[in-house]
Amino acid sequence: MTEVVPIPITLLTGFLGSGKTTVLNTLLRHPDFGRTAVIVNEFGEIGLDHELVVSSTESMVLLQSGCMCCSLRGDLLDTLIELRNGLDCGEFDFQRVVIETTGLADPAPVLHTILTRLEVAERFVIDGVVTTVDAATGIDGLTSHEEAQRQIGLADLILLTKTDLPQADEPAIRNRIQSLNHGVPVQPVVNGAIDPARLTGLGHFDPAMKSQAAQEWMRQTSVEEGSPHLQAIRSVSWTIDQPISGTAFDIWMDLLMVRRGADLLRFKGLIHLDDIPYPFAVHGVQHIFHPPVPLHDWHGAERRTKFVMIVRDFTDPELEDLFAALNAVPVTEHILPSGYLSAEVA
Ligand SMILES: Nc1nc2c(ncn2[C@@H]2O[C@H](COP(=O)(O)OP(=O)(O)OP(=O)(O)O)[C@@H](O)[C@H]2O)c(=O)[nH]1
Repeated sequence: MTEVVPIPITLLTGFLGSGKTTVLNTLLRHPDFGRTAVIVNEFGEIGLDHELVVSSTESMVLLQSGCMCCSLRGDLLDTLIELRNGLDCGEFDFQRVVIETTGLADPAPVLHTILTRLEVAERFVIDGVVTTVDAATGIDGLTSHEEAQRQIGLADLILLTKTDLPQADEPAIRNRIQSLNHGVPVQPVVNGAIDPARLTGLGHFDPAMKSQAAQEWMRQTSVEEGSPHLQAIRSVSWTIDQPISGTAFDIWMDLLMVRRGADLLRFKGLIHLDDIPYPFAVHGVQHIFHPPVPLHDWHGAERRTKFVMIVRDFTDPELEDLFAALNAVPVTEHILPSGYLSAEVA
């Protein structure tokens, strides 16, 4: 009888905007990381990650919406069973699985599902929890969000991202990481540049090797359905049917940052401008907005601008006003070379 080798699962987690998809895209482009099944979980009503994850032909990307660690835990189980069945009957061919959680996910219930559900545990094994930590947004986010602490506390490997940015305070963030998960290896990664070999063979995830606090999170998870997220945090998804003006978007973005930058936990958008045939991927993480990325290879006929924001303590009227303000700014020429999107356009 041939022995069935368990399929390694890498759980890729990390707080909002910390660089998970950037790392994943590097991995999927690498020949050593072929034949990978990727499960991407998105927080937000309109999915954008499938447009931003660049998969190789050998890999397959499956998407789940909602939050994996609470209501849709059953979906993760179903997806893994579907993968197992597909592999057994020859419909699918893959040799590893990567699960990218949302930035707000508590990894404990996800790990619990994989470790304890027999249908999954007999065919899959967790080959490590890899957590991206943003060195530039500072330690405030880590202090105020328990999910971020759990992501670090349960990690087998930390990828310290954005150390290239001037806001990065590497020593402070390293200290904080060690206080949450003593001895965890920390690997700096700039713009996802990492050797895939660093992420594989991390050894089976073993809760007993983690801190007392981490073991307690895993224990709590076995009796409850994960920790509920703060009610004050929610995601807002907007779609604008016609392409928008880069200048208008710049002005709107400036206003938003000045007024509520600290509570804009994440901004992720696919922005179509009125005189550019391809869209831009725009990422913001709290007070840091990354340079827009032109998607020159865009083939879609779709010209709708879509974005998702994860916000804290925004009221409904405030959100309505914001949306109205974006729509109200007249379409103008792209004449502001110093602006955010306009600079890219110029
Ligand atoms: N300067 C710099 N930017 C980075 C680095 N890593 C990621 N980014 C940028 O950070 C932004 C967010 O990166 P993503 O990979 O989408 O982050 P994420 O963790 O997948 O985001 P969510 O899934 O929405 O939580 C993007 O604009 C990336 O280009 C880095 O090391 N340096």
